[in-house]
Amino acid sequence: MTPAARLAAAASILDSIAQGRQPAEVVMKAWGTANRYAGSKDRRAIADRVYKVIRARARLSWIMGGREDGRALVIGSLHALDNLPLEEIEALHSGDGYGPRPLSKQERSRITSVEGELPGWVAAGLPKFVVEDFQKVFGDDWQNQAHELMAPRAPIDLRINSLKTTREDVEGELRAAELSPEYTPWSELGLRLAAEPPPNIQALEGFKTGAFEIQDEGSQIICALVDAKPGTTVVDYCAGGGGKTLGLAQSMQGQGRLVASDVVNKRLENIRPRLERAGVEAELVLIGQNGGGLEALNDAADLVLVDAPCSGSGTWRRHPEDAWRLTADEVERLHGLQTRIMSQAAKLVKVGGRIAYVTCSMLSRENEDTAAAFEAAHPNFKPVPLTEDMHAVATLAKGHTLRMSPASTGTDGFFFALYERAQ
Ligand SMILES: C[S@@+](CC[C@H](N)C(=O)[O-])C[C@H]1O[C@@H](n2cnc3c(N)ncnc32)[C@H](O)[C@@H]1O
Repeated sequence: MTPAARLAAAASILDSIAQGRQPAEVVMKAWGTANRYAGSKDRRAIADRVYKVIRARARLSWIMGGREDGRALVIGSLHALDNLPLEEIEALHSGDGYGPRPLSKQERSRITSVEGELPGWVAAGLPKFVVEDFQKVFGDDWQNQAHELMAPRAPIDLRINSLKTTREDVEGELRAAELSPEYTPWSELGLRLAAEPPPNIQALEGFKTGAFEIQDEGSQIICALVDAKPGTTVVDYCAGGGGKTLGLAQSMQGQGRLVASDVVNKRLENIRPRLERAGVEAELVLIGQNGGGLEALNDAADLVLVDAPCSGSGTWRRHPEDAWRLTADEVERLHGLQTRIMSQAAKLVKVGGRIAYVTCSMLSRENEDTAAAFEAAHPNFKPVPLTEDMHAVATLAKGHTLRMSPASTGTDGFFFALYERAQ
């Protein structure tokens, strides 16, 4: 493909991403399958352009006079990110072959006029309502938080299965496969790999035999903080794909009762092979939207983990396209859902038992506000202060709550709050 044809392809992929809900990666794969003539170098160059544009979308749209279509964003990126002079951008837009059509007068004038000072949210590359929240939550550190959240090439973390192996053994296996793992700074079970070149984790023997799983260090820390004890009754209320279920099972060392529930059966089914690989067990229970299906466990659980459905804004460094799909209304809806789920899940906790509230969100409406709503409605649940003897990360806690983020812990963004039922 010519460089110009690659630009045209990137523009059309950006339009498809904007119009749908699928991850950028999936849209790009589908494009590759439908356009077999594109070689691996072409696909790589197109993907680089697409991600570059997505991460700088706010600024590029601003430069292009508010236009959000793929063509305008690509033109903006050649000007503002690649610093190409006008003649080169025009040469790439000659309209020949499969390249994009020539620049319009308006497009030309957008990239030749002075950029001027960008509003904070444009420079940060995040929606305005998100930046307003960041300013409130992080104060002077908000730009650093925003920058790290949208920075490319997030590492790949592995959680080793301490029931089967040691971190040193897995490290050896990874080095033998010519990878360069590092120990994660917070989690004793974690190994970190660079995102580039992408390691083929699933092909490794240790993955197939359950010696390790892919899991962000933030999730590993959460599993350590809740400290599921062997011999107890534990409910992973929003189990999803089971990442945390596996972590909890590992802490429980095969002793006690572990229940993983979710409202989506397909997600629960995906946990089964993961449990088998890891050599651990859990009861999988499909529940209704109102929590129906777990009544037998009312007042019975020592620990309930609520890893609530959320905006996923803590993972935007991995899925920057999602930043532009989120609306303030959706965040409001999620806050309501999270508050309801917490009330349902709290019924399962026995007196003296604990409930943990977790999101992978960076937004206060889904984090502190939901925690506050739970506290107001459930005065019999007392906040449990997070202390260093629970985990070193507690130095960053505010009382019973903890925020993690790419900027502060080098993990994805997470919120954690812990409560104990007093009566
Ligand atoms: C953040 S994901 C869980 C991720 C999972 N714990 C992990 O570590 O891989 C949230 C999950 O909550 C589930 N969910 C949505 N509404 C729910 C409800 N009313 N009750 C319980 N789970 C719900 C979703 O299906 C989704 O799987």
